[in-house]
Amino acid sequence: MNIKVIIAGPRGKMGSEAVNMVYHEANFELVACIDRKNNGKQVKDIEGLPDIEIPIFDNPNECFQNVNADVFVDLTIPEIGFEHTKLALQYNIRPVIGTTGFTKDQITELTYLSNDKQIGCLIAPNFAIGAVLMMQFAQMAAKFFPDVEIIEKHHDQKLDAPSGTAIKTAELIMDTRNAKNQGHPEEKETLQGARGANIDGMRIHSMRLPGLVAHQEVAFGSSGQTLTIKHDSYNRQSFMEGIKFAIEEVMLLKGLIYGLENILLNK
Ligand SMILES: NC(=O)C1=CN([C@@H]2O[C@H](COP(=O)(O)OP(=O)(O)OC[C@H]3O[C@@H](n4cnc5c(N)ncnc54)[C@H](OP(=O)(O)O)[C@@H]3O)[C@@H](O)[C@H]2O)C=CC1
Ligand SMILES: O=C(O)C1=N[C@H](C(=O)O)C[C@H](O)C1
Repeated sequence: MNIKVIIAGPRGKMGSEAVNMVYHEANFELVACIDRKNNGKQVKDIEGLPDIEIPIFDNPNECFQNVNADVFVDLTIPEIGFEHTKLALQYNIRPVIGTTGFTKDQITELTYLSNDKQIGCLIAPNFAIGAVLMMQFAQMAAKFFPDVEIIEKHHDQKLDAPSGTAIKTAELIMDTRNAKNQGHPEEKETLQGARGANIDGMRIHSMRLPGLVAHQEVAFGSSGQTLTIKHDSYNRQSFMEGIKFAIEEVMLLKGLIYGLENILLNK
């Protein structure tokens, strides 16, 4: 049986890649898109998307009400993605969320909604399998190297900083090591922000440059040695295998999962 999928953000860098992936996957069926600019048009009317007669809605409520779907994929912005996710759950459509920038409170609210309804929901700050492994390796390393700095580098069109991946990496490390104020106890920033963002004593540095896609280094230091764990996404194809996996797996879930590692590593 085909998994019927709705995608929000089909003109975006990630959304357009996801539309093409879902269209070409034998077990998936693209049934609608949500796009604020092309209400009433079809997917084939958007440049770069497959030549298919699939409806586009600007109103998510109308879309979820009129289209029979199993899974909803969001690749937009956090403010909109959060509302979409809540609505999809209300319609018993399983969300797969790639959009980053949700707050802790928003994830808690969605967890409650999804668990209460026993509907699968998957929020993944990074769908690239290599990035998931990089985060796991960083978590392992933090047990032995509690001094750590995260350096994330992205294209200059990215809206959120730090990246969802950097925050998730820090959260995984926080599960392993005790809070630790790093650097000299009396260090002072003579230029505000020089030491990056502080999360539990860890530092996150965000770089934005044209030419980059999505890259992260997690650097550890201890006496006489450093260890660097690094992942690079050179294109958005790198995320598609993870989205495909997430669409299949969310069908089997009965609540919310935050992070692909929670299902990927048990396979
Ligand atoms: N989990 C993962 O593995 C990955 C996650 N991401 C995340 O996915 C999201 C999308 O990234 P990316 O594709 O690069 O971004 P883009 O800016 O290329 O695409 C965003 C899409 O969202 C739409 N959008 C923006 N604002 C609104 C709004 N107010 N209402 C409705 N639609 C809106 C845009 O439409 P419009 O042109 O009209 O503004 C566009 O189609 C980001 O949060 C990013 O961090 C990215 C890569 C990997
Ligand atoms: O906006 C992006 O491009 C990316 N966003 C995600 C994040 O915030 O971590 C995943 C990946 O880094 C690409």
